[in-house]
Amino acid sequence: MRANTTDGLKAIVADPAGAVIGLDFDGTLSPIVADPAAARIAPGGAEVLTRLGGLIGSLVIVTGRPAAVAVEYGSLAAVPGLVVLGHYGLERWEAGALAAPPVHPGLDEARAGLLALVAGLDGVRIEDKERAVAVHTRQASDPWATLEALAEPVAALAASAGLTVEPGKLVLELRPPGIDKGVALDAFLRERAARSVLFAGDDLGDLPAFAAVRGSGLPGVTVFSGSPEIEVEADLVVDGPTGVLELLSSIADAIEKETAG
Ligand SMILES: O=P(O)(O)OC[C@H]1O[C@H](O[C@H]2O[C@H](CO)[C@@H](O)[C@H](O)[C@H]2O)[C@H](O)[C@@H](O)[C@@H]1O
Repeated sequence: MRANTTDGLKAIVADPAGAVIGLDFDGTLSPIVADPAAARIAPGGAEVLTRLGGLIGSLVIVTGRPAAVAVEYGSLAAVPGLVVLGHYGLERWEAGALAAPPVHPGLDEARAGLLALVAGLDGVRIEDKERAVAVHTRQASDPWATLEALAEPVAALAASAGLTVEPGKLVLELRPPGIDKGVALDAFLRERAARSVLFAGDDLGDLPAFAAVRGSGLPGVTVFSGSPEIEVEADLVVDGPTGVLELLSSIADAIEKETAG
């Protein structure tokens, strides 16, 4: 284990009240599945987060999903103290209340343009998230070639609509600019006056959050929820959502042991 991993985990366990644990949703808490609407938290996930939420200062999910969707698919409504930052930080869900800015004016153009682009493309799916719109190629006969073929026209559409392209696992998303998971996590660390941080993610959209952990100056750990689809540099690599939940359980065990001892 790298030195900063050990230091970060030790700091979380020694001072759980000052800890922020940040988690991505898809691919980190929820296994990747073909249909985005069928994604659900891995078995036992809500229980692990409920336990951890009662032990640490701040538990936050930072996701590309709408916050309410992550709460629903994760069965997370009762997790103590949980904050969910949806749409890469545009939205904030906390204690059942959602705060969100108005919908970006470019979304209508993006939605119509994407529908026209993918008309007739077999297996290509549009996910309309109200504040963003995504095109998925996972169910196409050649998912990677289809993704590559869409990259340029999707970038042109985003530029015309005043949106940014967020690439991910067999997905291109058009969303409002000016925020990412790094900006969102950095602001959250400041808000909570964090004294340590861990962030776990699995995709390109999580890289700014990993950079925020490294740039925070805090004892911190980046965790890659590993999968064969992409490689991401992180302090710790675990085996997908099951590995993430095992890690979180082991942190909860260590905190309880420390508190009891
Ligand atoms: O920030 P996240 O919580 O990781 O969300 C990123 C995107 O995840 C979803 O797409 C991914 O998961 C799907 C379900 O497993 C999978 O079918 C797809 O191929 C993946 O890219 C979600 O559908 C997007 O809206 C999120 O932005």
